[in-house]
Amino acid sequence: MFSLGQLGKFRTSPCATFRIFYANMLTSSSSGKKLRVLVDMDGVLADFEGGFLKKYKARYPREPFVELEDRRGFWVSAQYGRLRSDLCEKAISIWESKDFFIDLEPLPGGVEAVREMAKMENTDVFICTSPIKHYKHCPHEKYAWVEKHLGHDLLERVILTRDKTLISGDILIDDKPDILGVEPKPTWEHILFTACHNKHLPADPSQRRLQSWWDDWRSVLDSRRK
Ligand SMILES: Cc1cn([C@H]2C[C@H](OP(=O)(O)O)[C@@H](CO)O2)c(=O)[nH]c1=O
Ligand SMILES: [Mg+2]
Repeated sequence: MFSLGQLGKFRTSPCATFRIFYANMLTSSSSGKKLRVLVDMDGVLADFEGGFLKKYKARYPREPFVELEDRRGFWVSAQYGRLRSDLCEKAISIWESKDFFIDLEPLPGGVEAVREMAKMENTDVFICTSPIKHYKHCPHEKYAWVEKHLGHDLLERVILTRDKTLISGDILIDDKPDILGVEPKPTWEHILFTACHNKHLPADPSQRRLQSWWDDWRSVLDSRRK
């Protein structure tokens, strides 16, 4: 951590100096001063809905589809299944295919926002994303997407989990309206990120929103700083 030569510069004894130094280190790392932000991937950084519709239309050009303005409800396959029962499986076939996740376009401003958060001194940012259970391509492609758009260093900050309630953080920015899991009281405040499927939901005073990455996400972060 520091050399004996450096220790000699201190007026107190090396042992006392080390104790103070170590105590300070413990205090700053355990005081929770750094804000921990969890940023979801699909629907927040990566355009799942746009990527889905493009590939669905290309693969099933004669089948009916749902325009993005008409999307309702988080699960794409549920709405397609209501349109016609066999379309549920056809929808699922799209995101289970190779290259679906890696080909998703970044949503406007998301990559820049995460890069800025990663540079903020008092902030720890993590990408917190759920893989689909058909694991052949998705987990690999989610890592590859982060590397491609956010850079190799951000790979250190990827959390793949099917249960986000288990992950501790101050803020979770996510487009899914209900984030449930085994932990009934997650540590984070869920900030609902507006997407085509959730923008019609009635305003909920207990849930803050980010309308897009042009919205004031910096103030949302600041509001949670201790
Ligand atoms: C099936 C489905 C998945 N997804 C996303 C959410 C999860 O990613 P994320 O946690 O990054 O938002 C992932 C697995 O469910 O795919 C949708 O956004 N809509 C869907 O209809
Ligand atoms: Mg999402």
